[in-house]
Amino acid sequence: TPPSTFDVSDFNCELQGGSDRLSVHRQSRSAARMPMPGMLPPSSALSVSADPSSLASSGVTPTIGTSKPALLSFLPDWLACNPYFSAGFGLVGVGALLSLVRTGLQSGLVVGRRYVLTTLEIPSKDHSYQWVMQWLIHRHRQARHLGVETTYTKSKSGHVQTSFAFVPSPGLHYMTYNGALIKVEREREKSVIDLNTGTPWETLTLTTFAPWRGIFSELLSEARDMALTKEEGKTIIYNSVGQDWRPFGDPKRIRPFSSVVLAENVAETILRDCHEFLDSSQWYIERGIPYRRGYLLWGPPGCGKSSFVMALAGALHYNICVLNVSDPFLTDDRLQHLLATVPPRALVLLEDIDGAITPQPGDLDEGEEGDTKKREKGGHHSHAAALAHQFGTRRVSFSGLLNALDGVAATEERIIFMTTNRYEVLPDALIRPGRVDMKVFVGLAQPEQLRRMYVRFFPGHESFADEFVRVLKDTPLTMAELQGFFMLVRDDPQGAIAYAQRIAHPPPGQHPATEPPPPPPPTHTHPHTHGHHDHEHKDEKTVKDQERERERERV
Ligand SMILES: Nc1ncnc2c1ncn2[C@@H]1O[C@H](COP(=O)(O)OP(=O)(O)OP(=O)(O)O)[C@@H](O)[C@H]1O
Repeated sequence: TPPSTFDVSDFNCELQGGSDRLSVHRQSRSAARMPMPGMLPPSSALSVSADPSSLASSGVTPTIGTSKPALLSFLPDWLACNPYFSAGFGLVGVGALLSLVRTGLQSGLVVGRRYVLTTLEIPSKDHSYQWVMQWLIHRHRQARHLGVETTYTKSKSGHVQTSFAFVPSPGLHYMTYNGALIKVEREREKSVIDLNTGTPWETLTLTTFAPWRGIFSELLSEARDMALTKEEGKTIIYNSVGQDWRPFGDPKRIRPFSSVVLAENVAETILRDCHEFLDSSQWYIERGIPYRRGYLLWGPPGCGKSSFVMALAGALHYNICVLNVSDPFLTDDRLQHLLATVPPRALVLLEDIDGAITPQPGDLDEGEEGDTKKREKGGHHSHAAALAHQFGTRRVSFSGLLNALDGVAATEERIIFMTTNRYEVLPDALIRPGRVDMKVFVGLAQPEQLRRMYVRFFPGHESFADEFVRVLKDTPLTMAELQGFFMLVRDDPQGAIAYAQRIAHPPPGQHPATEPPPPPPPTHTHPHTHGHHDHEHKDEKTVKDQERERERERV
């Protein structure tokens, strides 16, 4: 007689053969009993047809958890057949499987990205960063998230000019270029800033599909060409900011070479020498000579030293890196670093080179005997020295300057122009060949320069030039003064001669430079004969005269 209840653990059920047979084995008896509908033979082992309908008709319902899944076959039966345990095991299995799938997908994505996508990373330190940013401003006009970059310039006269450029803001942007889809990601470091400029580090990351990877070269070339076209016909002036060279303002229009009037043949000789130097790199390399050229321009202030270097750079299609050696914040290390990292195709202009010869606090204590006498003459740089002292900086030392000029870290292929108003204080070590290969005196206006300046300002009035030269040839004038003079009389070639007379022979007690200008040259109007029309013309002249008056006052 079958019991009305039996213990589930008494039976071990398993599917056999082609899954159409279920065998049930009796294992043991235990205390826990549960009601069991239907009949089961009390034998220790029996076979039941697995046909569900026959099972149903026989009253046996196969219960999940009562069989030992093949997966759990390594476990003891009592554990494997425990429904709670096997259910938990199932959940863990499903979880593990899902996490496996996820990891698989992730690694698949990484591998996929590697093979399917191409990424270009441009850090803000790289030269092309600014090019690409400018290019983005120009090309990616449909960007929705924008940042603004404002250019603000204030001229000496107080005139303010501003312009706004909208740049893609930090974040994600999508754009198309030549049919390729590009993801642009502009990332800004929150915790790292560039100590030189105080701006955060940034990275531009461009991503596109691998088959379009060639698009990056096209994009970079286009960005570069765009930037260079903007600079074409211009001279970029670099200033030092921290350890870096930074363009100072917008590129400047090239100064015509002929606009700087030096003594006869001086300018042409220097230009020829530069060309020769630039054409003979191989010659230098073959002989193991450092490929550098140094020039020293010396003379009184306002005679055209800096202007000449500017014009020369234009003639050579070079840019200029300007450094003032007297800068109280320029240290030996900075100078050395800056000279070692001069941008390509740039002349270096070291202004007031005598600034490095000026004694500094402690210099004389260090027992540098050599050029002490010459260095003591450097009194007029005491202001810079005081500033340096105040801020605890130590300005460029003489040995620091020599090291930077030709120490081991000095770069190859370099043209350096040095200027000074005080040639006599320069130590011989500084101006020896190798550091200075050509010394040029740029002095006060010579008769020849007076003539050329006159003709430049009054083309077509060459006949007056001789007279002008005769009047002024014995008057010491700097070219800057001469330029100021011509600006005052620019419309009046003859008036210029009359004015020159007054400069050459000033009334007693009056210095030419402080002399008030002569009355404006007579206007060629005849009010009585020209009527109303001329009245307007006269008004025009009056305005012009007023302008000229103002300009004279300014000068
Ligand atoms: N030889 C020149 N020909 C034409 N213009 C000149 C000449 N010399 C000076 N000038 C004019 O005078 C001004 C000052 O010139 P610049 O700064 O080049 O002189 P500098 O000799 O370098 O003076 P400093 O020694 O003070 O630096 C400029 O505006 C420049 O145009």
